[in-house]
Amino acid sequence: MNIAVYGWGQMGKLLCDTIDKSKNLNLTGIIDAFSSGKDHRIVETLENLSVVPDVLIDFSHYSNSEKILPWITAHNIPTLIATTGHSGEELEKIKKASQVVPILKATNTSLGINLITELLETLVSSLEDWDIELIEKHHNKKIDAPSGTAQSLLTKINNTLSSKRELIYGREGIAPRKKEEIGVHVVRGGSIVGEHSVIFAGEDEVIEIKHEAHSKMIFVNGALKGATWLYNQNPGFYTMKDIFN
Ligand SMILES: NC(=O)C1=CN([C@@H]2O[C@H](COP(=O)(O)OP(=O)(O)OC[C@H]3O[C@@H](n4cnc5c(N)ncnc54)[C@H](OP(=O)(O)O)[C@@H]3O)[C@@H](O)[C@H]2O)C=CC1
Ligand SMILES: O=C(O)C1=N[C@H](C(=O)O)C[C@H](O)C1
Repeated sequence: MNIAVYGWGQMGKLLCDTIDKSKNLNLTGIIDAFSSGKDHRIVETLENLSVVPDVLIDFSHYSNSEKILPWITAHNIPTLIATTGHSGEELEKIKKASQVVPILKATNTSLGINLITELLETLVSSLEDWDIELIEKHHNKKIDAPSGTAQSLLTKINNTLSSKRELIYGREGIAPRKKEEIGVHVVRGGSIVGEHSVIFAGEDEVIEIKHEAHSKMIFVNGALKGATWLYNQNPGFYTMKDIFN
């Protein structure tokens, strides 16, 4: 399978190295406007690719979706969008494009996070009246907050609750906690790969569901699994749930 990778940052480089080491996958192009000359396969724009790939994987910057969507729909290229930070409006555009081309939109490609997401449905249904708080921690180079994963977990929680709760980002000052809220807390520092905790606090008991990423390889492995799966799909909007289930 021929793959092109958009973005040659921390994730993009690791993904490219992994594809290069694979027997079945072939890296035919890298798109990064800021890294020309650093690898002979890097081109500045999608239009400059010498080989049209079977699949595109995007680990660049959310703003590039604007350039990616017209190109993948014109060339019918199944695409994994793994970037985070999209606005609601940008997500709608991605969904619209998925009517004509298969798109896998994944805020987190690791197996563990995707298992937790499913587990949350059971926990939230059984603990409707407990307080819920979310904490996420990432490295100091991450630009978006809360993380895409945190937002996906919060959406899952709110969609499972019988009535949606308000998201309160951090707390300061004097105000009692309301029942109808979910506290969301963001930590940025050092080289933390990624941690997500959902805390359910009841009367005299607490359940904490925590996922720790210890290496970015978990995202690379999940992304390649997802991209391989996506290659054979019909147009549609897919998530990692479709791959891991
Ligand atoms: N779905 C998942 O499982 C995961 C998703 N991610 C997401 O993937 C994305 C990339 O992560 P990561 O590799 O750590 O980030 P990096 O900042 O290391 O890499 C981003 C890459 O995109 C390039 N880029 C292209 N256009 C832009 C632009 N307009 N502004 C800034 N950079 C641009 C950067 O260029 P330059 O090097 O010149 O800055 C860089 O090569 C993020 O959105 C992150 O949240 C990350 C890990 C897992
Ligand atoms: O930027 C990162 O590093 C990560 N981003 C994704 C997110 O925003 O959830 C996934 C992972 O947590 C690492």
